Amino acid sequence: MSPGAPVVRLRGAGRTFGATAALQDTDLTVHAGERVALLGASGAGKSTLLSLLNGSLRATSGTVEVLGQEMTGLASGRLRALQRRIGTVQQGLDLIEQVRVVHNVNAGRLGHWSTPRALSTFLWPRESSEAQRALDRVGLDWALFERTERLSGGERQRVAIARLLVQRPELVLADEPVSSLDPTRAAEILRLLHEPEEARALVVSLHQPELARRHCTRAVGLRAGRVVFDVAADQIDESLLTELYELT
Ligand SMILES: Nc1ncnc2c1ncn2[C@@H]1O[C@H](COP(=O)(O)OP(=O)(O)OP(=O)(O)O)[C@@H](O)[C@H]1O
Repeated sequence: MSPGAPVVRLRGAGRTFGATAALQDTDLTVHAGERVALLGASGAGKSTLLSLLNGSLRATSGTVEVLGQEMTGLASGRLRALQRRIGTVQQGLDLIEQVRVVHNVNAGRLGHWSTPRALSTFLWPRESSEAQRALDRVGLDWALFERTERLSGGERQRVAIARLLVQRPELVLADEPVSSLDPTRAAEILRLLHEPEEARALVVSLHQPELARRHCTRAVGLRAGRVVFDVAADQIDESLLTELYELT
């Protein structure tokens, strides 16, 4: 996508779970090259918004357009094709614990490979050079053939980022991707999530406003399922944060 093109366009989007309105009447446009931080207290609707954007949840009202396609009502084959262009780092990471790291990293390419190639790679990981390069970039150059379950929480988080790097997505969605990392590693990972040469857009939920200020271009504050501010990241100030996080 060329820089400046809309990657995400939500119009009046909402999602309910029974009587709970997790997200309400949300308008949001994100352009290629933007790095948008989602801020808000626990339960504010950040994960719900990210799930609408990657198609793992459907909106119950309004429209959700991603990479030029309206997601609501998209047939499952077309949705899967669109999801190959979207890289997601979930809070739970979605790694297979019992296999070696190389398999988890290569999972980022599975949507692009034929079934025989994917299966043969799983049985014998010949396709390891790209996985190795991705691991080098996240500081896990030693981990290619380690068993995933032996890694620490922070190391597993970096494996999930390496999987994203081999996928080469046009839109990156990350749900608290640096929650178990030390500050230096967190800064490195946030930099990796927005490789500038690929003009990709990033939407990332963060619990540390300081990281949003430093690594994002824009900050969207959510409170009780509604957008309460949408500002340039360097405009985040104490009064906005107090409004966002104060207990009701
Ligand atoms: N599958 C679900 N079923 C029922 N309620 C849900 C479901 N998913 C989210 N909710 C509710 O929707 C609201 C928003 O949740 P969401 O997970 O989007 O918040 P969040 O801002 O990501 O929180 P956190 O920072 O704790 O991850 C909460 O009240 C939550 O309980």
